[in-house]
Amino acid sequence: MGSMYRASKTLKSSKQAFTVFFNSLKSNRRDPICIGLYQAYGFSSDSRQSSREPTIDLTQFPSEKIRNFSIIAHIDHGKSTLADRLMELTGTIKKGHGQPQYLDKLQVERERGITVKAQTATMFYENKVKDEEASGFLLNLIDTPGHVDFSYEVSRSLSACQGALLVVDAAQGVQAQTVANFYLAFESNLTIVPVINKIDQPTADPDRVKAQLKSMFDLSPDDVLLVSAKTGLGLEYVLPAVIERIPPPPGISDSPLRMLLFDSFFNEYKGVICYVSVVDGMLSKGDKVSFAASGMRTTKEARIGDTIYRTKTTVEPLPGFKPVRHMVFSGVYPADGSGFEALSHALEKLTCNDASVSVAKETSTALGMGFRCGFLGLLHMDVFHQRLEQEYGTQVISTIPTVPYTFEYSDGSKLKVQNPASLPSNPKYRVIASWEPTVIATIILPSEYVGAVINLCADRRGQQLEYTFIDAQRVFLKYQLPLREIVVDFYDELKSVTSGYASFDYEDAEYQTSDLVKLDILLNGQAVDALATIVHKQKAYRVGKELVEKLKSYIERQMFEVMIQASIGSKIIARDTISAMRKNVLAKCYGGDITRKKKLLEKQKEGKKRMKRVGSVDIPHEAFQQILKVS
Ligand SMILES: Nc1nc2c(ncn2[C@@H]2O[C@H](COP(=O)(O)OP(=O)(O)OP(=O)(O)O)[C@@H](O)[C@H]2O)c(=O)[nH]1
Repeated sequence: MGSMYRASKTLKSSKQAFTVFFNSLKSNRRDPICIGLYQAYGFSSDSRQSSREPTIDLTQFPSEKIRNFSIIAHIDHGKSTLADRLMELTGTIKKGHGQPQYLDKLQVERERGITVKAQTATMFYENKVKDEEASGFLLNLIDTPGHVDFSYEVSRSLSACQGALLVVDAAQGVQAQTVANFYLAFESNLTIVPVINKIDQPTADPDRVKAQLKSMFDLSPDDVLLVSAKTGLGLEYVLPAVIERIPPPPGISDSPLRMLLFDSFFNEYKGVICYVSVVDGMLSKGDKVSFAASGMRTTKEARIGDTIYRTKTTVEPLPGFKPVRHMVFSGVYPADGSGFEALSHALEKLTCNDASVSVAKETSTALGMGFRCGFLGLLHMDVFHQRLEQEYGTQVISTIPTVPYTFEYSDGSKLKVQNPASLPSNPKYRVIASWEPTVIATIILPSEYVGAVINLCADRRGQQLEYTFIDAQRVFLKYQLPLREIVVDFYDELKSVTSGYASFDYEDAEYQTSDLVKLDILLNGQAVDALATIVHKQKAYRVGKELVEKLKSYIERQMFEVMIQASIGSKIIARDTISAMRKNVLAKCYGGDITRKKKLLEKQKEGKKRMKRVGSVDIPHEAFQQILKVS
């Protein structure tokens, strides 16, 4: 049995998709666990930290007065803006609070204009049906990310809901993530309320979108709500539809307490804050609870999907979540070498808020001690690095991302490879087979671009599975593609050959055999483990040549000649050299201004900290980042 925690708030109604504070029973615990009632009250930039007392007594809401729902959509179709309007409408946030996309709280979300974390808000709403007396409802809303890399966030959020608003842009119509999110919600047995948004746009064509929703998902045109989250048009019908169409939570209040831990984050002042969904039973202030799967002694053990129950009762644990399948692996190393401990702490805290990242220690001769992390995609990896830097001040160097491969040798042994450096360059036994992961990709695009996209998929070793017309102008394509071919720049290429009009989504599929080789990069004859990569044999020469060229452009001239080579086993397939020269940072510094000279030398010293020395060659931080783009 795990450690016990005591509830500091009362939650009566069952299956509430929000949270309650627990106080750790031992006050001197280093990592207290806090299960926090999140209210979108207060108008601070991060209302989670203000943790104000709710102004309404939650216990007055029986199950039938509660609705738990998510907002799901393709990227940029207006989920966060709609969430803003609903929160304003219910008085949860002030109108014109000055910060659009209120629930996009992370700096990375504001800078990139995308949602990467699902966010929860609780709203109170007085529903008035014709002449009947108004009746109060408690609505728990979860705003979810749109990008394919974050669909794990969506599926977890849906587990705490009974319904979803499926938002579709009135001009763009159904896109790839609309399809993916519809099926996630449908397979979770949620009630789907279709909402066509952005009807204020001059190019809006709601009738065409209604027809698409009917033909693709069998959603009746009569059930579709037409709104503009920007102007507020039609918004008054959204919450009544939520109340009328989405069923109340089905939990049994007098059963033993079971709560599902569906999200968590680390708060500097309170420790780990867990988001729970009360599936069955009732929780009262002062109740003691335990965690089924983990002992919960450290932040690492706030395990998403765990069941929380009343201490000393016996309950069947909830099914939890499907394990995450990591698509991309990359080494993460402290940029200044000395920061391993700091990086370790930052990773622990950040993975508490992003449980979909896997972390394992590894060592590189070039980069020292670091971690091998598994991500759901390249954007996910990028966002994770940015969050490490912005939220924890940790600068990292990441190695070339790789997908997980399997190799079989002539002695019958098999090797699973998440780090190309761990694959022997000159193995004792011959490789007799190798396998790579594939995905099933869905692409929706205007018909005039079909030819270009078919060529692109053929170049990426894709196999066509489906080609259908959604309506007169739009085509739906399905391809099986090697994961490796899509993780780096496929989406950029797709956007460029379709002038930005294609949308793309994928789900993982089985492994397939493939002719793979390890490509080593050598500096003055010494292999740099952090730059090793695994590529398809046909592409090895092209990639090798590009990597050598890229490295040459990033490594500054040194006091001696630097030879850069790319090799497969002992065969060199590309090479170049950087001639010797000492970089004189004072070269442009005419005259004798000593303070300016000192400043320049200081700056050079600072820059050196972010260099990695491989043998005798300094490789700047930026070179590692740029090389990602080639491979
Ligand atoms: N014209 C118009 N623009 C809108 C409307 N709703 C949202 N937008 C704009 O569409 C863009 C995307 O809106 P968001 O709310 O961030 O979309 P999202 O679906 O949350 O995006 P992700 O979280 O990144 O998937 C923003 O520039 C909004 O201002 C609308 O009803 N009309």
